[in-house]
Amino acid sequence: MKDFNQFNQLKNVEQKIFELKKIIEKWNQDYYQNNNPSVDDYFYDQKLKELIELEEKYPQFKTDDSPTQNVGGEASKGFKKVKHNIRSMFSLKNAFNQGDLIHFDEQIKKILNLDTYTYVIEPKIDGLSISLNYRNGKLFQAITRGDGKIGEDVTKNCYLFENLPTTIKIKEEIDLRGEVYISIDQFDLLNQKRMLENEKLIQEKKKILPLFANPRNLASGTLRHLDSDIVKGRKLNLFIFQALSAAKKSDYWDSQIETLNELQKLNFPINENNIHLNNINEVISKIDDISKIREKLNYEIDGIVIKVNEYKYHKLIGYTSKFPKWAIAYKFPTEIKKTKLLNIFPTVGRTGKITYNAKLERVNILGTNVERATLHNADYIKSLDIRIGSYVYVKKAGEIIPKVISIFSLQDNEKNNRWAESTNCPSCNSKLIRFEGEVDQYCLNTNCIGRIIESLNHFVSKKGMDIEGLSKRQIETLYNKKLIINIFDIYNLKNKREELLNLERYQEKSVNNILNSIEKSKKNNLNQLIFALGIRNIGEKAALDLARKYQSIFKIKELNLEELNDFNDFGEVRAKSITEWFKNPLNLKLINDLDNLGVNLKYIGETIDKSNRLYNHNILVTGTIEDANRENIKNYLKDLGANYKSAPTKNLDYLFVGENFSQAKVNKIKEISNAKIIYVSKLSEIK
Ligand SMILES: NC(=O)c1ccc[n+]([C@@H]2O[C@H](COP(=O)([O-])OP(=O)(O)OC[C@H]3O[C@@H](n4cnc5c(N)ncnc54)[C@H](O)[C@@H]3O)[C@@H](O)[C@H]2O)c1
Ligand SMILES: [Zn+2]
Repeated sequence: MKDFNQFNQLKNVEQKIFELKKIIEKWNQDYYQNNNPSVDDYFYDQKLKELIELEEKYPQFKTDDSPTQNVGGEASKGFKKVKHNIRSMFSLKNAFNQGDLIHFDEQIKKILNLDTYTYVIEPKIDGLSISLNYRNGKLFQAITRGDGKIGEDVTKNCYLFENLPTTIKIKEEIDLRGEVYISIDQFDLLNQKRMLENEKLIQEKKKILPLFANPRNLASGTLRHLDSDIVKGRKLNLFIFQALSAAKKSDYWDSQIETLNELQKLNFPINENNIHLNNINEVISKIDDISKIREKLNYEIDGIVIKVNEYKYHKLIGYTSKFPKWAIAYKFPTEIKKTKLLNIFPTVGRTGKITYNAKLERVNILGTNVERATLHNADYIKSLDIRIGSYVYVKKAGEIIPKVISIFSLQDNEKNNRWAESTNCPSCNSKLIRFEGEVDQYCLNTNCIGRIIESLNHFVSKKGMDIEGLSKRQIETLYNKKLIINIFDIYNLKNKREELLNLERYQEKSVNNILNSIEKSKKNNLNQLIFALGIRNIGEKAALDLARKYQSIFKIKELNLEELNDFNDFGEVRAKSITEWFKNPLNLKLINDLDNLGVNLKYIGETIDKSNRLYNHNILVTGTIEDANRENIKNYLKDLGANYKSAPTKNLDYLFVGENFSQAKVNKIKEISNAKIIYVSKLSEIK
């Protein structure tokens, strides 16, 4: 009987392992091949962990083809398949907590039997890996990871990277490896463009294009796109973190930190947050710091990679079939909990966009009590069939606001009524509008109190005019008392001193503080003001670019759509937002009023962005540029603080090659200089 039970139990384990493998393989297919994940990474990681644990406990059921033993992904049709000759490309083992990191360190100490090794930590970029083969100092081939042994030849698309030098001083054959990504700004911009295209498609009664789901899948779909024109418009970036020598069949340099430093000197894009540390304790304490800057980065990271710095130890520590044992990926904590959804309520933002929020039965996620989570928009709620009273999964990842990611069970859900979207603004009750093809609903009433309060709050916010002492609550009070109903009133508040002092809880001192910080904000720089005005699609960076280039708000006011469109990287969407904002007479009046009140409307300080990579570098442009003549190019480079060269020189830093170029000339420049060569067609691509 005992034997029989044991037999049955083993049969069940085998069946469970079989099922886990099957579902993970399906998810791999959706994620790697179709760039369209069907589950959240959290569930994927959990199922994989379950499989790893079962295989460890019952090694008799572990097979070589298990997803725990293989790098996910497979070279797809449409691309030439190429073998990774120097070394296979690996995945990384995951660490989910401090304990996992300490265990990782202990294992290494045990294998090496010494503790003279150090670590390098690097942000784990959420993109896809690439291997770049250089021969005779030139980019020869670019290959995706594929299954780790054989990848797809995407060389053609790699010439279109924003920041990849296609030549290198090293003449021997090497592989550089790194992660390809699309910046968050670029991702947002591409989705805004899609929405505009969709508006046209709707008019033409054609099928609309779905929005891109996240930067990682967009980067993967773009790098592996067959149409280079599309790839070019999408703007891929990358970070490099490894260099392998073909002759040595191993790393080119001797340590990770040396590799990163040397590659940086060679002008390759190296992440700015890599750090060399002495031991695992230092690693653990630094992880917190990196988690904190996560939200400020213009690219997504999903963890931190920890690598033993000294390559001489890598050989001793070794590899499994799937990952190196000298590195580990610490994944930022994510937690998903089940709780009851008590209510769904909309809020209106300053642009009029409606966001739906969930009121939840209190639940503790990652150590904080959560009672509210975002539900984004009505489409999101409907597509998941979320209903009031149902149980839902709520996810919290780091500092990010929690969100409802799915319902718990269909049966439980059906007990509750289907949810219907709001038809009227929660603040002003005016009818909500939903442009066809757009997911969001809008309140278009410019006098909507909810919107006004949000815009005033944006105006005084830290990144805006930074007026301390005016909280959202105070703005609400002052609005209700009719002391502030628009931006002008903020600066006029000093004439209402008595009224302020008559308000409950407003004493001499706090009133002085408010009035002083309002006065102080008049001297703010132009970029702060532009951002604070809350013009659609104009974020901090765009505001700064505009202010630097045009110096005064009155100059910006005069710009037409073409001029704005041509300006740097601005793009149609932002250009339209600016011209539309200045078309509104109320906005023009506001600018004049602010001027009369003594608010600074000029840009103060450096006119050149010294962090632009062409700054102070020698540049030659050859071939024709579609939208510029020599004079335009000269002026454009002058604005960037770059040195325009009219003939090849030895110390040339960048060569931009336009259409109809002379190959002989390019070859000559390659011979005499180490200039980075970049192919472009438009002026704005010179950067
Ligand atoms: N949601 C899904 O359906 C689904 C399916 C498959 C995979 N996934 C996700 O992908 C993960 C597994 O994917 P994986 O095997 O590609 O591994 P991974 O993405 O977890 O880690 C390995 C990769 O990290 C990248 N990387 C980024 N920055 C790096 C750095 N500084 N140094 C070294 N490498 C760096 C490299 O490209 C490397 O290949 C899972 O944990 C899961 O989160 C999700
Ligand atoms: Zn409203």
